[in-house]
Amino acid sequence: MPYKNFEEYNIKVTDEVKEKFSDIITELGEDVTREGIAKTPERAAKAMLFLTQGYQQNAEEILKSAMFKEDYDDMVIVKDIELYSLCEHHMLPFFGKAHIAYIPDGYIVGLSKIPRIVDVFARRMQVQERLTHDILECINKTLKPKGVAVVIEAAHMCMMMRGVQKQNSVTTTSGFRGQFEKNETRSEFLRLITADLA
Ligand SMILES: Nc1nc2c(ncn2[C@@H]2O[C@H](COP(=O)(O)OP(=O)(O)OP(=O)(O)O)[C@@H](O)[C@H]2O)c(=O)[nH]1
Ligand SMILES: [Zn+2]
Repeated sequence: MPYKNFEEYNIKVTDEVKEKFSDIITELGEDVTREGIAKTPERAAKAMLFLTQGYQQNAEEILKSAMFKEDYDDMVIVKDIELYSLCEHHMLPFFGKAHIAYIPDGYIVGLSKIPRIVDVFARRMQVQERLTHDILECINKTLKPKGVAVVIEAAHMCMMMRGVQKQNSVTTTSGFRGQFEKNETRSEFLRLITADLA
């Protein structure tokens, strides 16, 4: 539930989550009064609030805050955007890279806003598929470009540290709207994100 006042949210929720972490750590068999651990419930609460701060942020507003009229109608690509999210099934991290492109239709967006909205949607409990679509739909709805494409490659700690214990598998998800639904445009995007241009 988004709070109107972020400071108020921060203090109240950190306090509540801290108490719950204290119980969890005790249940798991640790002595929560031990010197090295005494402040851990508070640290863990602050870390979890940081990792889920996307619930308090509005990606559409972030994009709208830096849209500029411009007659550029070729592809704009921001690739290799690192992301860290939490899988909604185990609350363990999944992390990797997002590659995002759009074809403007009268408006371009401030470049930094693209990684910013990746973070807004990544800093929540997610599945990689929904994260991909959240980013795609937000850009499509807000910027109304001629086309938008999102590819995410990620490794899931819940498949590495536990469960199936596969260390090298990478999951790729993608979404394409508008002109990227055409084979030629999609292929150019995929070629450019795999090309070593730097
Ligand atoms: N589709 C999808 N699945 C995910 C994602 N993150 C984690 N999962 C999967 O969610 C599934 C949850 O399955 P369950 O059988 O309910 O949970 P589990 O018993 O812990 O499963 P294992 O991980 O196979 O041990 C697992 O297959 C995870 O690999 C994601 O981003 N997308
Ligand atoms: Zn998981």
